[in-house]
Amino acid sequence: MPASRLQLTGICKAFGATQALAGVDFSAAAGEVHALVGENGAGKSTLMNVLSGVIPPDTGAMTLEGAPFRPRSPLEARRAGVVMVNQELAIAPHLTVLENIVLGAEPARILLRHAEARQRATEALRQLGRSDIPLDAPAASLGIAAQQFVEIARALALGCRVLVLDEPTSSLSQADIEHLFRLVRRLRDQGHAIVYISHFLEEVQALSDRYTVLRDGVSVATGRTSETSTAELARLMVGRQVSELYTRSPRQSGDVILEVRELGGIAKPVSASLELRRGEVLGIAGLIGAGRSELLRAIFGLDPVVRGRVRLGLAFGAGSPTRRWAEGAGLLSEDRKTEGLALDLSVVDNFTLPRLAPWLRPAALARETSRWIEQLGVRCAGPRQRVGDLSGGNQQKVALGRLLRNGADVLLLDEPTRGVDIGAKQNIYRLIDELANQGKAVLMVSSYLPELLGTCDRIAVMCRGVLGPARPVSTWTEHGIMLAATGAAAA
Ligand SMILES: Nc1ncnc2c1ncn2[C@@H]1O[C@H](COP(=O)(O)OP(=O)(O)OP(=O)(O)O)[C@@H](O)[C@H]1O
Repeated sequence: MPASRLQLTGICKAFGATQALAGVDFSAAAGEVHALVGENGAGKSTLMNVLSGVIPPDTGAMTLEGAPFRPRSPLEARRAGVVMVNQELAIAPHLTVLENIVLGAEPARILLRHAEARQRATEALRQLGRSDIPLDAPAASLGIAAQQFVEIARALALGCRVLVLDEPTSSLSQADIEHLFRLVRRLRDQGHAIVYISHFLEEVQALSDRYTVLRDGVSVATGRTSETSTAELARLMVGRQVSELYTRSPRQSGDVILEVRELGGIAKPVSASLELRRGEVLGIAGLIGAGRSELLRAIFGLDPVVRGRVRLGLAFGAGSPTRRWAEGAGLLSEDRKTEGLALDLSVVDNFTLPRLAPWLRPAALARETSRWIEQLGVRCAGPRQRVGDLSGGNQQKVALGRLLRNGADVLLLDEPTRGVDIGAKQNIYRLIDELANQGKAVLMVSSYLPELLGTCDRIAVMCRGVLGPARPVSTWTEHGIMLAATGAAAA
């Protein structure tokens, strides 16, 4: 084992009464990809925030290449060579690629005037194997994957020695994921220490050399990935054996409750037709940008419908979200931060506000919310905790719980398990199955094919805004879905 480039020992951090980190030991060596895994709320983001200077630890020690490392700000951490690339990218959209790459280099404004800036940026992109990204293009004109590369290029231009990637694949297409993996391996081979956070244990297996598992703010296990199975990793994270992940009971579907005919939006969808029956889970697969979210949004009345028609229950015609709620439909948005949740309000308020029953006392609402918290495994201090203070995955569980609590008959779920840990995924799949068995209908968009194949009764694939026919799940394979999604095969 090479000597540690980065060493964290006994790190503790509390937020009020919440002990987010209760003694974490972690190390990353030069030339390795070290995966950090754990359930939602286990403390991964908090640990990385400590490492990257966003928050100070309460106790514990950090060293970088043997020297004490105590960054007081992200800038200080970056200058020392520790750079974090988050899910929400920190790209300045109005600046050019070049400006973004040298941003933060000291002194940036002077550097920008020099040919040296171009040289540094060109070299960083070359190191990534992405010399095709034009230096003078505005960052906003690039796709998500290219923006992510620009952010990594910035890290390299800054002389990064430890690169932290937090759930980097959550918004990437399969092709971009493969490209990113190649890049991460390349950086590893160049001697960088890479910390890789992911809920996708398959990714952890494919990419990492070592792993550390956090549970309840404590590092409970570390080891070589090649010597540890995915099932064992899941057991270490959750603290129990995670048996069958997916649930799909045999069931009979009932009447058509949602009918969509040749639906078209402003840009997407181009054309989508489907029938969704009671007691059925219908999955929509497709590449990122294919128009899947836009389809759900158009059905729910969040985006304008330009062509075609929607029938929900007995009601025809375009609807506003308020009307759709009244008709018994609910949408779990892909973007829970801007559309899903009121981050400043408590868990109980988020659960109960959309359909407040004035006759219920606050104590009764809190009790009901506590039951949901338990059922979905939301890790929080209690119903009164502010939702904005929950970890990302736990926020997702609250958004889903709110939809379920409000008794929707037709559930439109956009990436329902994004950012959710494996134990909670299992609970969500069981809930979806129960809902279908109760006669509810679920239309589910997901980029995670095993989940679609494991939970849906039928799957339809969207390609460039056009939805293909829904076919029984038994007739699909991952490969077949990918072919249909890329337009390489007629669905
Ligand atoms: N600013 C904050 N105020 C209060 N509590 C917080 C704050 N930030 C994090 N926490 C709490 O600390 C704990 C650890 O959260 P953290 O975000 O580190 O988890 P995580 O492992 O990154 O989870 P996820 O997989 O969902 O992203 C959680 O219980 C969370 O509610």
